Amino acid sequence: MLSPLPPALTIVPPNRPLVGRVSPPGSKSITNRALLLAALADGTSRLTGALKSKDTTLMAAALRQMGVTVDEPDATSFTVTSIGRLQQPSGPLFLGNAGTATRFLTAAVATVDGAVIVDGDEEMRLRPIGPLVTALRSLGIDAICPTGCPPVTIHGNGSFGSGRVEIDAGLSSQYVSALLMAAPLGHGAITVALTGKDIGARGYVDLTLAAMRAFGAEVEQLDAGTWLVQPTGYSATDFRIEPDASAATYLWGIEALTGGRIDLGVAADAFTQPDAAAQAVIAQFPNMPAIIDGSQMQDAVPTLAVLAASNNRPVRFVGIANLRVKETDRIRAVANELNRILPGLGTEEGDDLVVAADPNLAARSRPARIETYHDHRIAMSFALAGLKLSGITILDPACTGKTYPEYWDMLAGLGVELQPTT
Ligand SMILES: O=C(O)C1=C[C@@H](OP(=O)(O)O)[C@@H](O)[C@H](O)C1
Ligand SMILES: C=C(OP(=O)(O)O)C(=O)O
Repeated sequence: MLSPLPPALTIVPPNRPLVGRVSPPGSKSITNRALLLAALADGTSRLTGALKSKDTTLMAAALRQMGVTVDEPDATSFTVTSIGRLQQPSGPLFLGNAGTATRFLTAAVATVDGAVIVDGDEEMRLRPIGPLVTALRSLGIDAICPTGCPPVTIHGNGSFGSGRVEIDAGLSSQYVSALLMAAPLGHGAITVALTGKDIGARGYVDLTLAAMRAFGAEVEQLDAGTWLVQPTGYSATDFRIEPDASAATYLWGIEALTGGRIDLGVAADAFTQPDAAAQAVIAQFPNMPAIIDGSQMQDAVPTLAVLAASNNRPVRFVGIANLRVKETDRIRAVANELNRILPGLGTEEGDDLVVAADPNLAARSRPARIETYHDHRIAMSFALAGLKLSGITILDPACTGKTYPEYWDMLAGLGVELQPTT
């Protein structure tokens, strides 16, 4: 166990196929949905297979601040007991850089009777939430965010309103999920309708619908961009959370890069999360396609981009504009860090990322200290580069704790030597 993690870790290329059994942690997306829905349900819900990480810990802490009992009977379970409503917290909710927790709670706290401040860290204060706040205001909810980003102050009156709410989800599908999950607490039926045509990865809305239905909601998709939600509230239930598909992309990446074999205990087509689609692309390595549309598997793009650096042909990533408003500007971050490995390897072209592949990269790459920008996915994806290239050092390895606290233990467990450095 690498604890505490040093300021930096240098990865020693194993020069052999990595083989083993690794269960990815529980899904961040589904855990944070289930925690919220359990908190909005009257009674006790048992969540198993859950992720315990920074993002889910922040969500659980915020729910506790609002009177919900969240127990942790073991390393992968939460037991949530609620009266079916959130109560006014005594201070602001601090949600770090957890996009799901911040967006989902911004809508859900509109059902609190009283004022709630939703805030996050420095990076979260740069991630747009204006469209969601505008949508809440159109439902008659008093919500303000002077900068268009957190903090948001919401003065709820105990209900979520009724009628039709329109949302531009071009920057984040999480706005839609947030409105949908709060909608069963309305005093009448609520129609949620998309205004723009873009919505990031639609698969996340499907995850939301599935979780809502599991907790007893009645929600109907009227067309590609309209959903009708009945004011049923939620019922407590026992809920099993599947493993995290975005975390799985690193395991599939390890297999592809080292020619190894990792038993994840779950088949790629058994996942319901959008990033599972990356497996079919990774399986083509080193002959990945020249153009990869990342729009429906956004969190997998850093993984795919690091693999692309050793592909047989250059790869252009398209459909990824909203990677600029994730934990960091991931288009810029990936290009910058690829260029540390070999100048010219990553280029931003508008909102596309072009990776100039080099199948002989190992012979030409430079030792590089990879800046991770407090972004777990930059750290985890560039660690894959270190399996093939000499002298890759990942700065601030602890940032993987956002969604995958055991990431480095997992690599060490597969036999990868990690050298602590400063
Ligand atoms: O709904 C979700 O669980 C998520 C939606 C995606 O974000 P956007 O909708 O902001 O693109 C994804 O990047 C994030 O990691 C999780
Ligand atoms: C974008 C991500 O997270 P979030 O939006 O939930 O902060 C992610 O996990 O890659």
